[in-house]
Amino acid sequence: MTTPVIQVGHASVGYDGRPVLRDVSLTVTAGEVVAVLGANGSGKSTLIRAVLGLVPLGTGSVELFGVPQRRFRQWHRIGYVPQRLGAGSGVPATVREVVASGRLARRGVLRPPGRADRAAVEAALRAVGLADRARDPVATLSGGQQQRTLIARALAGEPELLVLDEPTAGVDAASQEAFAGALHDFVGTGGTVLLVAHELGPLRPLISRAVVVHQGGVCHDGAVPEPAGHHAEPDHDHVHPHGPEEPAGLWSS
Ligand SMILES: Nc1ncnc2c1ncn2[C@@H]1O[C@H](COP(=O)(O)OP(=O)(O)OP(=O)(O)O)[C@@H](O)[C@H]1O
Repeated sequence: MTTPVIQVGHASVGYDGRPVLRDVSLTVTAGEVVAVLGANGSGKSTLIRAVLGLVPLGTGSVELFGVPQRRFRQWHRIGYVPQRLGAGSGVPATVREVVASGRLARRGVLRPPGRADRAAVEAALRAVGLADRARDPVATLSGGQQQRTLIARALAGEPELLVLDEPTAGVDAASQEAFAGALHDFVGTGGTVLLVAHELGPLRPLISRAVVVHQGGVCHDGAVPEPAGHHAEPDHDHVHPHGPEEPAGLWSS
């Protein structure tokens, strides 16, 4: 069996002594696109922050590419787009500069960018449909385009694993489609994705597995549940392929 890209074992995480995640286990293997779903405040962001070591584990373990997280050093293998980071707010940088900063972990700060760095930046800009905006200050872009800039920044590092926290939240339809296309290409080259989402929208066909977090635990790990509202549709036939635990409606805000 190949080594999992992410392996979380019986993890518990809390803030200021208040438990948020309890006994969470999760395995993500190479090439999977796993969506973490759940209601507001259920602990989705906390789960991916724990995977990345941004919040400490209370108990349990996390391994990345088969290496215990505390000994993991190859962070260039992972691209991370945090939730609602305003890429442009007050930052005079151009789109290309922000995307190019995604190469730093790979090339090191002291070495000037080479041909491979420039090619990776241009490829990432094209992947998210922003090649024609490369010279523009990020602050002049729409929220969706700013979010795409951050995704391009993560792609520019040529990661093997992309971790995205609500990449399409509040993002216009064109940007959602552009992002879905970029993700499709990334997965086509063997990439692995862990993303938090409320609404899957155009991402839905790309998702290979859904993990639903409810009250700090994983209550579903398998097929993507139908969106809330589906049950109300007149042609809904009440066949539940995911079994009685189907968490309908839990992941809709
Ligand atoms: N840095 C923090 N310090 C203290 N409490 C926090 C912190 N971050 C999150 N929390 C709390 O932990 C709980 C889970 O938050 P988390 O952001 O993981 O949920 P989420 O499922 O991602 O929610 P949302 O969909 O609203 O982003 C919430 O009650 C939140 O208020």
